[in-house]
Amino acid sequence: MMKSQQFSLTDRLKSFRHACNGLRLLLKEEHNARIHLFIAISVLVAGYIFNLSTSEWMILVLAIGGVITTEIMNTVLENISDFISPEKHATIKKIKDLAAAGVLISSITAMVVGMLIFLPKFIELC
Ligand SMILES: Nc1ncnc2c1ncn2[C@@H]1O[C@H](COP(=O)(O)OP(=O)(O)OP(=O)(O)O)[C@@H](O)[C@H]1O
Repeated sequence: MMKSQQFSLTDRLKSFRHACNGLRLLLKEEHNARIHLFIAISVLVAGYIFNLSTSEWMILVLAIGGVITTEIMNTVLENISDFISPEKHATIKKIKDLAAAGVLISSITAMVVGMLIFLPKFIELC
């Protein structure tokens, strides 16, 4: 839809509300997203307990943001796919599998980042 070129704070707030609604839908409809959120919160608590450095926090937050973002993109593609082709189709399978691969890669990346940050600290505790 064509929009007016003028900056409008109300429109920006509306966009923000829509994005928040997207997050609400994600947590309501996607069980994997709930699991990822639970893991993210646990890791953030662990980061607080282990008193991470600023650079460790930066990498960790980027890794968590990456997982949540790919999870959202995966959900977007699943919804578009189901809308345009509710019946089985080889191309839809390819699209959904590729989107799921994106989540897998970002999750593995975050896991490796988490291990690199926390494993030495755990070993130090032992
Ligand atoms: N319309 C379709 N045509 C062909 N294959 C499909 C179709 N829908 C789903 N699939 C296959 O089933 C898999 C699971 O798809 P589905 O839409 O159920 O995702 P999901 O199980 O809800 O994924 P997640 O739980 O990870 O969000 C896809 O990755 C794809 O391989």
